[in-house]
Amino acid sequence: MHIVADENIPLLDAFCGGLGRLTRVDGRTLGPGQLADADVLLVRSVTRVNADLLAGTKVRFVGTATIGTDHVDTHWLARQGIAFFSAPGCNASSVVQYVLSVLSLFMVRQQRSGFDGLTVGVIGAGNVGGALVQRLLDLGASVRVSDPPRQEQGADLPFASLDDVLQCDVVSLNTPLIPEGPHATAHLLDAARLSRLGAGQLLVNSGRGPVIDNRALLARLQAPDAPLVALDVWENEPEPSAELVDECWLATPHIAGYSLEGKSRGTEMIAHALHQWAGAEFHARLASVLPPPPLSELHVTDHATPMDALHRALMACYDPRDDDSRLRGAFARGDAAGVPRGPVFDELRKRYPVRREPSSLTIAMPPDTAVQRTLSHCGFRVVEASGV
Ligand SMILES: NC(=O)c1ccc[n+]([C@@H]2O[C@H](COP(=O)([O-])OP(=O)(O)OC[C@H]3O[C@@H](n4cnc5c(N)ncnc54)[C@H](O)[C@@H]3O)[C@@H](O)[C@H]2O)c1
Ligand SMILES: O=C(O)[C@H](O)[C@H](O)COP(=O)(O)O
Repeated sequence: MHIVADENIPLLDAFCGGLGRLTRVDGRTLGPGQLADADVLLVRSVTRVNADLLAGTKVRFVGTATIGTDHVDTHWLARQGIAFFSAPGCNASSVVQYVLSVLSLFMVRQQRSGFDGLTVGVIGAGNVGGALVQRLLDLGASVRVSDPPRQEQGADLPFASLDDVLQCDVVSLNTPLIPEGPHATAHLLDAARLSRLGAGQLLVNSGRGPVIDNRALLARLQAPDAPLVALDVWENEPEPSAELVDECWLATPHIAGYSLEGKSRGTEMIAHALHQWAGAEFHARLASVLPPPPLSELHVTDHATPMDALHRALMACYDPRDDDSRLRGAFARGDAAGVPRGPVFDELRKRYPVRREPSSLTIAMPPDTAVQRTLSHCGFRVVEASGV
């Protein structure tokens, strides 16, 4: 079996080494010529998988090690009888970690001492948004959800109209990109909806860039009383609008799902599906393949409030300002050297530093149920240690 795979899929040798010949390619520039004798194609989100890429090849299995599938023409694959697998939920906890870290920075900026009275609107409550809603409810925030498909299915969530959700202190977008149909999300936040957001609010997009009309967002951010905006995903990736990057509070290069666990889980899920499809036994397990976390212990003193402790723990694990500075610094250096922004954006993603999820951080602290509860709600492991 000849497997052609994006070079940015981690741990593929560990998971698929025994299945056949493995050829690694640049997923962004992959063309049909590189698939001439491929049986299997494994991608991430930067490869458009459609008739233009696959017609005339003998590829029979396509896997994407990502949650999003908007880069894949699944209808065409189905019509050709080509098996297709994605990795639902693989990096959901990483995206939740990103949103909670952004939210925590916002709360510090607003000098809020806790979640009481904070309203958070979540648009799209699937694997990512659903987990985010649960965390926020556990933390004591007031949550409103817009997810018409799940509402129609009768899910038990605090549903509200999109207009009500847009009035929340914080609005988090976690929908797929759906170009058309009754629940289309392309430009869901258009100029009219963006005009309802104002000063004191925070808008976070870690779903897909085109869910917000980026030109309309830029115009909104250049007008008075603009909200704060944190964008991880952009229209026209890998070349987001330079002006929009400048206007954003936090700008990151589509890395919300880039924890080591999240990316590796994506590989494990498609490798598992590929083994099943090929009738081969699957032995590798993520826990045995991942290195032990470099970050092991944080000490919380008995003076810390739950909010202080949570902020420290979140920042120790993942601080989005680091990714924001890396993006702005790399763009500035690239602009000065005449390097186009697309390769700079892709390079930041390719060379992304190792980032671990909250479950990898053990927090040693004196007995304090309120602080412990808060940290545990966010996935941290808490151990009691006297005299910290
Ligand atoms: N930034 C990143 O690194 C990153 C990482 C992972 C996923 N994502 C993106 O986040 C998206 C969501 O991930 P997920 O795991 O929660 O997906 P999911 O499929 O589990 O959930 C998506 C939810 O969106 C809802 N939805 C669909 N149309 C809607 C609409 N018009 N309005 C409101 N809600 C709507 C669905 O009903 C569903 O509950 C992915 O499709 C992907 O595009 C981004
Ligand atoms: O959909 C997803 O899973 C994420 O957007 C994913 O993290 C994208 O990363 P990429 O495939 O572009 O490396």
